[in-house]
Amino acid sequence: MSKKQQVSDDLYGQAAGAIGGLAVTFGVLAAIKDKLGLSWPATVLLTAGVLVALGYGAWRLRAAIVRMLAGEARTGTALKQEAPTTATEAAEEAVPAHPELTAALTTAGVIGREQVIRADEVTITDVPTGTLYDFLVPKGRTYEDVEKRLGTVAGMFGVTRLHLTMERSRDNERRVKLLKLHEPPFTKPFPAPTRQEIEAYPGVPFGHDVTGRLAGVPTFDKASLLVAGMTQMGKTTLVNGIITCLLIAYGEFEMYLLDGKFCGLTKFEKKAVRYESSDDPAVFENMVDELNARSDNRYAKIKEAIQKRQPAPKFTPVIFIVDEAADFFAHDESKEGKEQARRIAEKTRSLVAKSLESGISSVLMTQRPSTNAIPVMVRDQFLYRMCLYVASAGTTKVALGDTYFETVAPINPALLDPDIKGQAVLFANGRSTLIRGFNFEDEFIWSVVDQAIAVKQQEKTLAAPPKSPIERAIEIMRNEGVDFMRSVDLAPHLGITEPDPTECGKQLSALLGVGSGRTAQGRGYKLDDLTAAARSSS
Ligand SMILES: Nc1ncnc2c1ncn2[C@@H]1O[C@H](COP(=O)(O)OP(=O)(O)OP(=O)(O)O)[C@@H](O)[C@H]1O
Repeated sequence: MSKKQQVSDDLYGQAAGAIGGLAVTFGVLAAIKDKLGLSWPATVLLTAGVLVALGYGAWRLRAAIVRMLAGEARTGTALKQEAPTTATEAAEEAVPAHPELTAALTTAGVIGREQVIRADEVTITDVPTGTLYDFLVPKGRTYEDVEKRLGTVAGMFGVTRLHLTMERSRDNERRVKLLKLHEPPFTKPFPAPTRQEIEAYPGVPFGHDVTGRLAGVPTFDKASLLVAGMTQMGKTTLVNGIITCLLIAYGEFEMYLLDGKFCGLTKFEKKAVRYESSDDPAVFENMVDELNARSDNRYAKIKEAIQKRQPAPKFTPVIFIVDEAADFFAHDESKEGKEQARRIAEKTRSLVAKSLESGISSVLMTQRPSTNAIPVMVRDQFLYRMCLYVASAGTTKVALGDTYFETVAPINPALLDPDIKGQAVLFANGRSTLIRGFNFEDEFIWSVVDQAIAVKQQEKTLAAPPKSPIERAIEIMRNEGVDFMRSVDLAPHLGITEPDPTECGKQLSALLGVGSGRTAQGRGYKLDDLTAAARSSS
């Protein structure tokens, strides 16, 4: 249908409706006029008045209904809006902030001004050494926010950094376990651990932490340790404790000891593969040379295994321990002295740097942690560092590294009480722990050394591999009680029956893998040379 036609149909419809409406209206008015007996104008006016009044009444009624409905809706919305505010307030009222922790952590800048430590997420326990705070930092924060500002937090608690230790939790990054000591650390000594306690420790314990638990490093494998501290602060005692624990916890290892203080490490002489008591740099250099040769030998074996696609060879760990190392890097300002010091520093750096693969670890101690005592190129190679009491923060940096105070929660060793001996800051794997070294009874150390030797003997007897010619030569010379033996005298012991001395010497040297030396007694072998050669081949 067209639009035009629809419009004309609509007009017809509306006109018909209007005529119908007029006819009905006229009919209704005529009926009213007839019923009431009024004139036509009065009937029209009365009807119009009644209709207007009815319309007004209907409008009033509709408005009242609309108002009523709108009123109900508004009340509902208002209630809905108010409800959450009231609920939040109720929750906040029900869970108040922990005042002490919130104030301390806000002022220390650990949490924001608008944040709180919820009291229902705080547990405070009294332990024998202090007060333990176990709490959750607000959402969006982690324990690291506290750790980074531990010194400031300690200040807020009215104690020093030394009084505070913190632990992270395995269950939640937001959980912080903070221990505030009642007294300065180690005010009361802890008893030295028993053999069983050391055996049960997962790693090598170096001492007690401030709560009396054993603290140390997870492994000494592929690691090196630098121990610095001023004289009489307990370095030697601490390292004697560490060696004792190594003997108990570490299983089989070879020990090279250089006692720069002459008697600091003597208790372990019997167990050492090589023990020297000297402050002569040449002795130090000689030991470093021997160890570097062993290291090179081990590297060669590793390389060979890789080339042959064999599993990496296993080496017996070697630990080189030097008490008072600084003297060996010092020089007398002469040209030769300076050259020797430079050479020794480079060889030591190389030895420490290679410990990772060669399994030869070094422990260097120094009582002179001054700028040039241990060359920086040597110091920087140490994975573990320890610093006992030193007089200044500057000296701490010499021992622990130039950037030590920028690490997480550093502890300043200059703040340690120098009267409580053996305290040290252990800096390992980027974290600092305050410990106190063990002060074992002599009898305990002797028994540990004896037992380690006995176990070694037993193992040797049980699984004695056939001796190499060089080992047999060493044994022969030791049994004879001589430091030197002529080739012609040694050869028959090793089954060489060649009568011609030159040929005999050649065969012997080929068998041993070492050349002979000429001495006043004739051509032959020194026990020391054979021992060094035997060591460097293992
Ligand atoms: N953990 C400890 N507990 C109790 N006493 C200790 C402890 N450590 C060391 N001492 C005591 O402190 C004194 C000094 O110790 P030690 O000889 O080990 O220090 P040092 O730093 O090696 O000294 P130096 O470098 O002068 O030889 C010793 O009398 C020792 O008994």
